[in-house]
Amino acid sequence: MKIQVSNVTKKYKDKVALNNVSFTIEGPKIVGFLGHNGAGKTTFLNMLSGILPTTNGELRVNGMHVFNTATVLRDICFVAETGNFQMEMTVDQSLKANRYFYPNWDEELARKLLKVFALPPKAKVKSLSKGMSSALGIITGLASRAPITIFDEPYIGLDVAGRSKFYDLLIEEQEIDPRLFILSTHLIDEVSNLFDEVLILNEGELLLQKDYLEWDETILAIRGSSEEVANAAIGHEVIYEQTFMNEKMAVLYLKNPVLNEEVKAERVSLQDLLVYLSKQQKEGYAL
Ligand SMILES: Nc1ncnc2c1ncn2[C@@H]1O[C@H](COP(=O)(O)OP(=O)(O)OP(=O)(O)O)[C@@H](O)[C@H]1O
Repeated sequence: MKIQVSNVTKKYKDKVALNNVSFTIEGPKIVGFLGHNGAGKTTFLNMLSGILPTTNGELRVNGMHVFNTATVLRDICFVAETGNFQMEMTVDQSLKANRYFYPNWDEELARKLLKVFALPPKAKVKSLSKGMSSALGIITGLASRAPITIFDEPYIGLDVAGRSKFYDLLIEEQEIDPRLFILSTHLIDEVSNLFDEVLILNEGELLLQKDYLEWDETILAIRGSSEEVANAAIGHEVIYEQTFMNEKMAVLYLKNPVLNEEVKAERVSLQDLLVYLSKQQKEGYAL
């Protein structure tokens, strides 16, 4: 599956939620779609799942426009943060209805997952707790077997054990039936080792798209005097930099494994990088 986003802008009246964003994602893989509150994640995911049109630009899946294209939309399952279920249905009815939407719907898997998450099949969707509702979303997404499966904050209300089940199931599913999973979440450090690729949005703009598998080897924070840091950074991409008292810190994307100067170097978590990048954008730097 290939998602091509070309110069996409989305406005809600005067509010620009996404500003001229372009990128390509090709799966199967697990993609972390990250950013602070209001970054534009849900807006983009709504456009990707055909719920909202773009204001400008093009959004294509396997070369076809997404909005109003039924053949494309059958390949995309979007599990929304708010839970896009029919509230009057029972859990059982809600799951069964999916077989009409998703050609690869796996009823057997849905039944198995109902037991894993201990969801009562006869309960009305509107009576579910937040955690149970999240579990229903997770079951729907996994059993859809849709080639593009999107989870927007899938585990609000789920406890640690429930979230851990979800991560295990995601890995298991990716082995059995590889697809393009897109995961938008604020619980970054907990889930980051599942990602193959990471995209970071901030205030409607794409700040970073990187292969996460090589993160530990390629993203590094270095510290030292301005001169030492500037020397060490030669030949690499400087993602972020700040000076505090006499010490300079720079986050580098290494273009090769060699630093030009002996400096203190440490690993940068995805969570920390997200904070650095959005701070930098506010201060008006460009990557
Ligand atoms: N229906 C709407 N009408 C007007 N503005 C909106 C609407 N939906 C979203 N916005 C605005 O667009 C921007 C992006 O919102 P969006 O919900 O896409 O962000 P998000 O990254 O998903 O945030 P969060 O992590 O808080 O869910 C925000 O400034 C938000 O206030």
